Amino acid sequence: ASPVPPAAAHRRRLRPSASGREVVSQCLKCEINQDRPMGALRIGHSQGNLPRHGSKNLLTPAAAAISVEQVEVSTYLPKGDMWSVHKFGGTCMGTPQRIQNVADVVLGDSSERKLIIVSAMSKVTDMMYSLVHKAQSRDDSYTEELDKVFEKHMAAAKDLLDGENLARFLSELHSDISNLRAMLRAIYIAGHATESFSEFVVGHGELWSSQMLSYAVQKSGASCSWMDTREVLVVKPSGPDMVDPDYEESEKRLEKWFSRQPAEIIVATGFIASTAENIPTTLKRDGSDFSAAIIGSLVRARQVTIWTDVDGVFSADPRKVSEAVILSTLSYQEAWEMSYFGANVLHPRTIIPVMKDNIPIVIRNMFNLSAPGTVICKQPANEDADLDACVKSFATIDKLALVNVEGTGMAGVPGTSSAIFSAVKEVGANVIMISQASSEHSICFAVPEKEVAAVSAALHVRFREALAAGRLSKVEVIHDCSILAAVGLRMASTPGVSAILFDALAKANINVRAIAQGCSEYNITVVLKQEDCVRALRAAHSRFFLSKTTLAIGVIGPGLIGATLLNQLRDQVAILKENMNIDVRVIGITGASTMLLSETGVDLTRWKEEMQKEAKPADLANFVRHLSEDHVFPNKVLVDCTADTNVASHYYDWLKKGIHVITPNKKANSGPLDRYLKLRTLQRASYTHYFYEATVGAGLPIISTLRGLLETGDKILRIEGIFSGTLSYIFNNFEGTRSFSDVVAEAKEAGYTEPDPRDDLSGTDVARKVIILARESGLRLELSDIPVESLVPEALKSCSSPNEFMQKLPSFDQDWARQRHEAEAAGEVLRYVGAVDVLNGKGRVELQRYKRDHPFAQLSGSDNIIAFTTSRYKEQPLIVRGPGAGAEVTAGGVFCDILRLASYLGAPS
Ligand SMILES: NC(=O)c1ccc[n+]([C@@H]2O[C@H](COP(=O)([O-])OP(=O)(O)OC[C@H]3O[C@@H](n4cnc5c(N)ncnc54)[C@H](O)[C@@H]3O)[C@@H](O)[C@H]2O)c1
Ligand SMILES: N[C@@H](CCO)C(=O)O
Ligand code: NA
Repeated sequence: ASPVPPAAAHRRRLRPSASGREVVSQCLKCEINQDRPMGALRIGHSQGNLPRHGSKNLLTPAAAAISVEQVEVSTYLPKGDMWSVHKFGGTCMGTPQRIQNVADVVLGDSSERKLIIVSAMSKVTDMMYSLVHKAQSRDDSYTEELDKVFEKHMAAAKDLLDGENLARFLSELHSDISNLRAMLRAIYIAGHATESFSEFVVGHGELWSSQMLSYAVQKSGASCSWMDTREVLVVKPSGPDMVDPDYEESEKRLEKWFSRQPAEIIVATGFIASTAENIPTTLKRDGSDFSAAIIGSLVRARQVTIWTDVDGVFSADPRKVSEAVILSTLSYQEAWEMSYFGANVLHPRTIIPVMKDNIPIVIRNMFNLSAPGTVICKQPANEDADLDACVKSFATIDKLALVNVEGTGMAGVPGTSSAIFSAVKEVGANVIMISQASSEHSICFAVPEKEVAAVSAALHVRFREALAAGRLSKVEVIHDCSILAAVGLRMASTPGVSAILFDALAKANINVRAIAQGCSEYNITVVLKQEDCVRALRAAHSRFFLSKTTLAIGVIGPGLIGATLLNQLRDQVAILKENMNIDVRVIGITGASTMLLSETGVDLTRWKEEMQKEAKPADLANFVRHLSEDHVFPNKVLVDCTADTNVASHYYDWLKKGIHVITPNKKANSGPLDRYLKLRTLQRASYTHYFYEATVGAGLPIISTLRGLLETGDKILRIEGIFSGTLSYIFNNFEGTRSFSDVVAEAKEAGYTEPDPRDDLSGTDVARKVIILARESGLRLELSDIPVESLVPEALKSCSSPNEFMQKLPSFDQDWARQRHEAEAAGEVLRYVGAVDVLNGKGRVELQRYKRDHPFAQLSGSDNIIAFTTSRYKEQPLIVRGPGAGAEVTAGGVFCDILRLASYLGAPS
């Protein structure tokens, strides 16, 4: 058995429970609470004339009353997990409807006991301060302003409450207002308000808002009482505009208060408190958060929830970093560090009361109840040991200057830094960071820009002799600096974090002027030029926070396929991010004449409008630079949706720059052989990817099938098929009902043809596909090595535009009708086919006739059919068949390549 602790340390409180049927015993030291049926109470440890640990006592309410003589007598305030504390800020209490929403949230919390702290309705505290200000400066418009305050609350109450509660509230409001009127009148006459007068006045906003809320909660029938925290919270001034809570006295008063009104829900005023002498005062800045934290600690609450109008604490200022994310957890220290850097987190002193009892604070959005918010607690548990997760947030401070004091006379001379900083102190400057190298030849520190002139002057005076004698070589000021700070508790125990940070800064070409890291390692601070600051912030933030499969995409050629792709992306990006952690950002779109550039990603729901509104003259070199010089996104991709040979000629350079290339454009792979080989050699030697599935059979898996066969060691013997969606469509539909030229126009209309339909009819497009597959299979062929039977009449080859060609085509309809007839008479159909004879190293493209029962004769629409005959697929070829042209399927094939890239880069499958 454990030794029994000294008597004095253990006190027990006994009292009949609320129902009167049980007796409750609590050991004040061990905080053991017991609610037990009468007659079988096992009391916690105690000593002296009290029962010892574990001994049985027969207790009745009467016995409990008797034992009051034996133990410390106290009214009973339960403490611990049954309590949940909520604080609602001014915006949450802004309108009657919002106050009702607050009441609903309170009632929706299933905790056994709830303590609700509220701020004044939004703007009211400012109005109250202005009343005091006006009265003491003898501006008698304070009376009208007081009327406005009255009307605002009366209107809100009438909206929210009814019956007796409304009447009660209004009568209290009336009496408060008339008291205030008298007090303000006194201030007006005196032309002066003492601090306690003005504190008394300004605290009324909380009195009214909390009363309204408490009545609104009561409306539902819940047991709820209202607490004026001036009766409970006792504070003492601890500095200008600062107070310290007196926990012991406050706890006593809270217990006393509770014994009188032990409701399950208590709605209390935030912000206000009183001194030990019972003079009303306030908790000053961020007072209501502080109230909630103090009360949370007094009742040892399970949790304190601070309700506000943001989803939680961001990883960086979202106005500067659009990729900033809401942090799910933060340690107390991290929250501290971040609030120092002006992040909109809790005031550090708010954290102190709850920290000692490890009570978590949760920041939640009243206007987005589905957001889980940010939990601020001890060391957040169950975080993976991911290096990147060590840094919780980034913050910056602008408008700083760096002061550098340098000279050999500093090394090994005690007192130099003391002399420097006492000079700084004399001019009242605030030192924001300090850094000194261990050689001691220089010491540098950052101060606000507006204070640096005075600091520099003071240092020159202080070190005049040392400077003259050369012991100090200079006191130098570097203007226009900023601080970038990385905050994270686990940086301390994780090697490599600073390496990642500095690597990100180096890649963004940012020069670091000074560095500081405290031994606590909660924070790494770097000083840089202010002009680099946002870029540095974004580069560092993205390095730690962006998914590794974030793709920054530049789309070239928003024509039929490009536009369709952009629309498919628009509909799918959110889903990809949610389900696969793939973050796709289109950061540029360029057509032939204009281009649109974006830092963070074009809004794909309105890319066309943006393209019209924001676009600049197109310039491919600048477009590519925009992508390659971005330092935020880890992966860059150019998607070429043109049919342009010139665009295709740049792939080599882009891949060399580390930009991945994805395209449905056949020009690169079917262009000059030496260029093609050079491109593929580069690609194979690098980790930059080049995908072009849509160049053959559009979205059909032709290239990937062929690769799969080759890479697993199969031998390709022959590839043959119908490779042109356009020509497939034309011959599938040229059945004697419409003229040849009409069917061609239909194919163009349906989006199957190349921008110039002659590329299809001439067989060139099919020849390109044959070449692409031949080269993929290892043949070294040029386009000119492929004999092609052109369907473009000799006379139309010289037409200057696709339109002219389409206009003249009907004059050849007769010829086509005759050919079709002849085939039909023989029980055959016309089909335009391409073939790669791998064994003999040859390819061909020609118009052929097939029997009606041949698989090639069975196609419909724009179907392609491709048959691979290989050593493994010898008896029966492997056949891929389906629509091989058209906007949706082609763009889908390009999209597929984008996702293939993401999975190569490590996206989950
Ligand atoms: N249509 C299909 O079914 C299909 C199937 C597979 C592959 N493809 C290929 O897709 C590509 C696009 O075809 P499309 O039908 O969308 O053509 P399109 O003419 O509708 O679109 C091409 C776009 O690229 C733009 N462009 C041309 N040169 C440019 C340059 N240098 N810089 C920037 N923009 C430029 C044009 O202005 C146009 O907007 C072609 O290479 C084609 O072979 C199309
Ligand atoms: N014009 C091409 C588009 C697909 O590359 C065709 O008809 O097949
Ligand atoms: Na394909």
